[in-house]
Amino acid sequence: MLTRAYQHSLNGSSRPQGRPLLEVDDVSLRFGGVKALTDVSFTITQGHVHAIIGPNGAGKSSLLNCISGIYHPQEGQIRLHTGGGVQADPAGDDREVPEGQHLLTQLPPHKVARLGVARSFQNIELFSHLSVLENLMLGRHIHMKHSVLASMLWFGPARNQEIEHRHLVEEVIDLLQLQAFRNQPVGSLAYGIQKRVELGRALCIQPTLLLLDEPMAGMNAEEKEDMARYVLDVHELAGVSVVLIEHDMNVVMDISDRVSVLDFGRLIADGTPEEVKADPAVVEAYLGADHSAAAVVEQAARDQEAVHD
Ligand SMILES: Nc1ncnc2c1ncn2[C@@H]1O[C@H](COP(=O)(O)OP(=O)(O)OP(=O)(O)O)[C@@H](O)[C@H]1O
Repeated sequence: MLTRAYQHSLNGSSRPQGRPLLEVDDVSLRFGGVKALTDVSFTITQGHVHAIIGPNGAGKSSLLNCISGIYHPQEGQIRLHTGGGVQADPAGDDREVPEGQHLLTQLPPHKVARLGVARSFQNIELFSHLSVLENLMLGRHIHMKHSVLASMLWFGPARNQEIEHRHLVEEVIDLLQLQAFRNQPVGSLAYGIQKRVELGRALCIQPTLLLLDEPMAGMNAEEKEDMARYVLDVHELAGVSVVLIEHDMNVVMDISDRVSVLDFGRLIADGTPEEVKADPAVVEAYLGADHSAAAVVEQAARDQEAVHD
């Protein structure tokens, strides 16, 4: 659903909308005696914002770590589907990409990243002394044949490569409205802007799938609203599929196409926001069986506001 023309497609997946993109199949992960995930199965669809929610310690980050290759589950499979559609090319050389399937559960993190599974973390992981532009250019390293250092020094053949990558980075700056901060050191920027730069760096990979681990954690209400809008822009304008871990129920219910709920490492619900809100198992996991689903969402919203007051 592209409503703005970009020269480069920031969406690295050529899968047609609505097709399965990532399948989590009977995944179990243990740390010694701790069962972080037990028999978790669900599917992420191309073109969706898919939220993963659950109380503290439910296994959300562990699941994201399994998808990005940081943890390897003892049982089950995670499969990334690629191709089956047309990949746009800025030079007009669009091409059909054949269907493919990759077993992520056997790959190390750098190989998962090479397949375009991009990840932002709970804590900001940027180079604070480098500018916004430099941090975003570092997000391109996965696609660079020449070293980032050679590109930054404007050295020989690295120059043409740098210009091409610069164009794409400028599109990310435009999409996330980072123009005013382009040359500022990241460490000097407000927290909400730094989180936006982190989102931008993940987008510079041209992700097939974008994994966002609590992108609004620690933000005030206004920053959260901004961030939710940018996540929606990444989804609606750039067409990128997003997996989102978020504690703020209002945000989750507002921007997600689908929600999976974990509790004690088990998947207890999976459906549209409306279906999940009405699911008694979700109500019980959050507050106990005596509460209505609407009360759960309202209580969660009040908890969030209290944290920021
Ligand atoms: N590296 C690890 N070693 C041992 N136990 C771990 C490790 N990572 C996670 N766990 C355990 O696995 C369970 C799930 O943790 P996880 O961080 O995935 O939950 P979460 O839903 O992301 O929680 P939160 O919302 O608090 O971030 C917890 O009991 C946690 O202590």
